[in-house]
Amino acid sequence: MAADGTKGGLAHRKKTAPKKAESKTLKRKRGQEDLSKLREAVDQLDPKSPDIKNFTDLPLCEATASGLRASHFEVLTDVQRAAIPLGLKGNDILGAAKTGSGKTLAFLVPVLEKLYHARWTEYDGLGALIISPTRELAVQIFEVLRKIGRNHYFSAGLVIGGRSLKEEAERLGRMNILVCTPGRLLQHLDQTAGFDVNNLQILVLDEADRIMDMGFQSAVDALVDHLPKTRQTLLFSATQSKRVSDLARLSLKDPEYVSAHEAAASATPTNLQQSYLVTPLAEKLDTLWGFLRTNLKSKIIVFLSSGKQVRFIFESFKRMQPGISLLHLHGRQKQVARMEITSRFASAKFACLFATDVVARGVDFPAVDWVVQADCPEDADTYIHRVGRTARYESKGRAVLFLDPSEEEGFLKRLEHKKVPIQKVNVRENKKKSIKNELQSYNFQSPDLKYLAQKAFISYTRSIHLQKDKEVFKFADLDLDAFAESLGLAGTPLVKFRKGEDIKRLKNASRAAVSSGSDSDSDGEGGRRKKDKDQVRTKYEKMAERQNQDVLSTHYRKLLGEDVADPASDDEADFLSVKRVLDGDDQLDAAAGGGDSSTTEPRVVKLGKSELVIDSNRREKLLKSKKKMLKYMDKGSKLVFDDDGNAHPVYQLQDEDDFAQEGPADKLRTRFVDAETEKVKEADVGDKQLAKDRRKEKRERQKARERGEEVEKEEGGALPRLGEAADDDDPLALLRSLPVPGGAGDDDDDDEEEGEREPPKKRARKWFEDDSDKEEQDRRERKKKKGGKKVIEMAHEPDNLEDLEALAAGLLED
Ligand SMILES: Nc1ncnc2c1ncn2[C@@H]1O[C@H](COP(=O)(O)OP(=O)(O)OP(=O)(O)O)[C@@H](O)[C@H]1O
Repeated sequence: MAADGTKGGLAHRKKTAPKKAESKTLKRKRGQEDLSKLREAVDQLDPKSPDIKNFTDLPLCEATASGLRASHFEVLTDVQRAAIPLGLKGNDILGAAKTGSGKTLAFLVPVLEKLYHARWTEYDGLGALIISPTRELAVQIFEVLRKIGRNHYFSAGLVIGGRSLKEEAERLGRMNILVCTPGRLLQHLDQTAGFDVNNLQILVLDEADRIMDMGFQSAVDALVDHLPKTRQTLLFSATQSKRVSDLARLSLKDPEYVSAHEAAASATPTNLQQSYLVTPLAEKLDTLWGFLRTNLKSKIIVFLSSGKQVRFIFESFKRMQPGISLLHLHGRQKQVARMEITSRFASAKFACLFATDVVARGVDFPAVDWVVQADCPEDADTYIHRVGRTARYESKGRAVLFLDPSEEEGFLKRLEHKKVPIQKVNVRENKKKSIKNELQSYNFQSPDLKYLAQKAFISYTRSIHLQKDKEVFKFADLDLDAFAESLGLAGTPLVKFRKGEDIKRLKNASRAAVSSGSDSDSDGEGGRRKKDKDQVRTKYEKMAERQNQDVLSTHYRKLLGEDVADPASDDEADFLSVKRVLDGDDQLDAAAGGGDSSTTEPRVVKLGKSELVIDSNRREKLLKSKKKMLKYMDKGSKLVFDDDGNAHPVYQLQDEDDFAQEGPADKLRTRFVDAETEKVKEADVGDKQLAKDRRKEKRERQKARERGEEVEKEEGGALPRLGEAADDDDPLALLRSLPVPGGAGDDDDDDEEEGEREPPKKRARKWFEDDSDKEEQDRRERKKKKGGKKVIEMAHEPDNLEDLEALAAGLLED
C-alpha cells in the first residue's frame, strides 16, 4: 500500500517490464476471474453463519488475507465476526462493541475489500474516508491500515493537521484512502482545489457518537453535504446509540445494527477490574500521590478534566520525584510533542501518563495496568471509554475512579444504568500522606507553578460549575477554599461564571481553536511565523514564542498585548470573566509574569484594605512599578508591643470597665495633669543644667582658640598652599584649610537654643540656592558681570566630603 503517497504499489507497478506484457495480460485475466469468484462468494455469504470463526473463513482477496496473516490476526473477535460479513456485502452498519474488542479491523477489512472489488486505481481518486475524533486515534488507525493493507496497491494518507496545508493538499489528489480528523478534512474540502470526493465509495466514522455529538455537528453536516449520496457508511463506537436523527443526518440506508455485546452483563470488558474510592476534593492530590507511590512498577494513565489540571499535576509531581517516570498529554501540545509522548508511553514498561480525554477514546496503548480517573468523567460513556484504555483484547487491567462525597451517589447511579460493575475501596490509613505543604513551598519558589495552580483551580471549578448533570456535580457542596489550599495556593482565586454555557461546548470550542491554530502554524502562515526573520525581537517576544515549552508563554504574549489564541483560557475569556484577587506578593508576581494579567478581563488587585481595578493597559503597567504602587498601598499604622509581645495601636482605648473602676473622670484628669507637671519640672531642672554646662564648655573652647591665633600670628604661620596637606591624618584637612570668603565663622553649636545663641556676625547664607531665591541670584549675576570674583557662599563650615569637594571645585575654577 502506498502510505501517505510516498511508497507502495504504484511504483511497483511501473517497474513491470514490457517484455512481460503477455504474461501480464494473462495475469489480469486470471485476476478478473478471481474477482468474479470472490464477488460470487460474497454474494453467497451468510453474514450470520456460525461457521465464520477465522479470517480464513471470510471471502477476502489475497492481498487482504496475506496482510492479516502477516500481522498475526487469525481468529475473529465478536464484533469482527458480526460486522465484517455485513460490511463485505455492502451494508451500512451501526456497530457497537466493548472497548478493546477489535472494532478497527471490523471496518478496515470492508474498506480494503470494497476498493478491491471496485478495481480502484490511483486515477479513481478518493475511494474511502475514515474519520476519527482525535489525531492520536487517526494515527493509530492509519498504522493498522498500513499493516494489513501492505499488499494492496492503494495509496493512503493521514490528514490530521499539524502539517502544512499546502503540502497535504498536493498529496490529497493522489489518495485512495484517507484517515482524517473532521476539522482538517473540512478545511481541505473548502480550500483545496482539485480535492474531489464525488467518487467516494465508503465512509467510516470511528467513535461515531463522539463525532456526531454537538462538538463536531456542524463539521459533519458540512462534510456530508460534500459527499455523494450513493456510498456505504459504517459507524462504530463502544458507546453507540441508535439515534434516528444521527442516521438521518448521515443518510444511512437500512443500517444493520451490530451490537456484539448487547446481551452481555456488563458494558465493559470482563477482564477489567473496576473500583472507586471516595476522597474529598481537597484530599484528591494526596490520594493520587499515595496511589503513585504504591504502584511504581506499573503503567498508569491518570485522567484529569482539563489541560490545566494535567499541566499543574505533572509539573508539581515531577518536582516531587515520585520514583516513576511521568508524562503528560493534552490537546494544546504541538503535534510532534503529542506523537512523541504517545509513542514513549506506548513503549514504556513502567510510566504514568497524566492526560485529558484526548486519549480517552480508541487509543490502544499496550499493557496498561491501571486507569485512574482522578477527576470524575462528565458522563458514564466517557467513563467506559477511559477505562477501556486498559484490559484490551484479551489482557487484564484495573481501573479506579476518585469521587468527591458529593459525586458518589449520582455517578454510581449513572454507572449502574450503563451496566458498569464497580466496587468501593478505601485508601489504607498508613498510605495517606498530605502533600499540601510541599506544593505550597514549590508554588512559593516558582511563579510558573503557582500560575499553573491558579489556572488548574479555575478550570476545575469552572468545569464542575458548567457540568450539565447537576445530580452528579454539585458545585455548592465543594469546599473550594480547602481545594485551593490543597493545590498549594495561599488564597482562593475568585472565579466568575456566566450562565448558559455547557462544558461540552467549551471543550469543543477549545478543540476547534487548537486545530485551526496548529494548522496555521504549520502552514507557515501563522501570525508569528509571518514575522520577518531579520526583524529584531524583544526578550518578551521570544519568550512568548516558546509556546508549550514555557508554561508562561501565553501569559507573556498577553502582556505584549497580542491576541492570544489560548483556547483553554480563552474559554474563560469567551464565556467567563475571571476575577482574581491578588494579595501582597501576588501583585509583584503578576508584574513578573506570575499572575494572570490579561488586559482583556478587568480584575481586582487587593492592596491591603483597598482594591485597585485593573481594566486597562495603563493600569496593567502600573502593577510593574513598585514605586507607583506605593501611592495605592495602605500607609501602615504604628504599633507598640507590650511585654508579652502583643501588638497594640499607639492610641488604644482602655477597657471601659477598668476605666470606670479607677474613679471619676474629673479626678483622674487632675491626677494625670499633676503627674505630668511633676515630670515637666524634673525635666526642666535637668535641661537647665545641661544648657549651663554647654555654655561653659563653649566659652572655654573660644578662649582656647583665641590663644592659638595669637601664637600663630607671632610665629608668622601661613595657611597651607594648594597641594600641601595641612594634616596628614585628616583627608579633609586640605579642604578645611581653604580660605572661605564670606565664611560664617564658628557657629557649629547646633544644640544651642535660639535664645541663648550668640548673634551671628554675618547673616547665614545658603550653601545651595533655592530657585525661588531670585534676588540673591540677580545680585551675584551683577557682581559677575562687573568682573568680580566668583563667590562661594556657605551657611556654615562644610562638614562632609561632598560639601568640601564642591567647595574645592568652585575655588579651582577660578
Ligand atoms: N482478531 C484479532 N486478533 C488478535 N488481536 C486483535 C484482533 N482484533 C483486534 N486485536 C487487537 O485488539 C486490540 C484492540 O483493538 P481495537 O483498537 O481495534 O479495539 P477497539 O474495539 O477499537 O477499542 P476502542 O473501543 O477502545 O476503540 C488491538 O491491540 C488489536 O491489535
